[in-house]
Amino acid sequence: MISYDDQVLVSYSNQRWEEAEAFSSQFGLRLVALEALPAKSDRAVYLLNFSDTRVELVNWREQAPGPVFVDFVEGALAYRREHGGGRGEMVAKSVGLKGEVKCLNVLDATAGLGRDAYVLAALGCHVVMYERNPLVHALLADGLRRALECADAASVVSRMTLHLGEAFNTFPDGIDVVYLDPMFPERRKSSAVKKEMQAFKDIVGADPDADELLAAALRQEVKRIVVKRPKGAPCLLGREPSFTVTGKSGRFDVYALRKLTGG
Ligand SMILES: C[S@@+](CC[C@H](N)C(=O)[O-])C[C@H]1O[C@@H](n2cnc3c(N)ncnc32)[C@H](O)[C@@H]1O
Repeated sequence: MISYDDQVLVSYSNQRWEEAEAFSSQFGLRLVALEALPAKSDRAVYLLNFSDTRVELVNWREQAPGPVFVDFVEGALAYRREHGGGRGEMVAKSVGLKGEVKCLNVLDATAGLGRDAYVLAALGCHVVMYERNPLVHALLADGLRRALECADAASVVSRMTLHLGEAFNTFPDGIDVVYLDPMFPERRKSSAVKKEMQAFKDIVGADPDADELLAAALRQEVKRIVVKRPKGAPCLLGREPSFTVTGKSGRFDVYALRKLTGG
């Protein structure tokens, strides 16, 4: 993992100085104008760049891969919204979207870049998301903000609410399903997710407290808990799920605790 003291810089275009300045002072990060970046001999590795159009995470050491940013309007997620597998998607099956169960209240306690949450919201779920890493939170918050400017994506993100912080400090009322997708050290890379995965490994690390997250979820009065795991990874807490939905690269461990009745 990188050091936040000297390996992450916050940069900005002139128009976004105020936001970048507020972010850097809130989290104690170095702030630099894009035109005034330090020499490459500096220890900086990543830039969280507030450009005119988006917030992006740039690996400043390596020219490729390109920046990481959240895009709900074009690209893979927009395609998935329009042509995806709908309720046949593994994540949808795992949370229990089938038959009369159409609209669930989901707590995504490990929001990341919001891909899974977006798929669920596109299928009608209301998703409350928690993300504790401030850089990841900034990327996702910016993606949600931009999505509000596109009618198709706006109708989906209006069902998504994002909070910065630990998921279980305040547990929201009325949650049907808790969804967990913690980082896993051995997680395999596919070329499509490679740059995000590398950046996540560097800036987030391995979520070593994932067992505690499942333990906290099990103490809540929820109907179902779903844990996304890579192929071959042990179950969290060593606890066998009620059933598993398995795909090519990973699986969803489903703890079915009470009957689902979402409208
Ligand atoms: C593998 S990523 C999740 C990817 C996400 N499912 C997606 O579709 O983009 C895991 C994320 O969960 C966050 N996280 C892990 N434990 C958390 C906790 N207890 N509270 C809030 N966020 C947490 C990490 O900071 C990381 O960004």
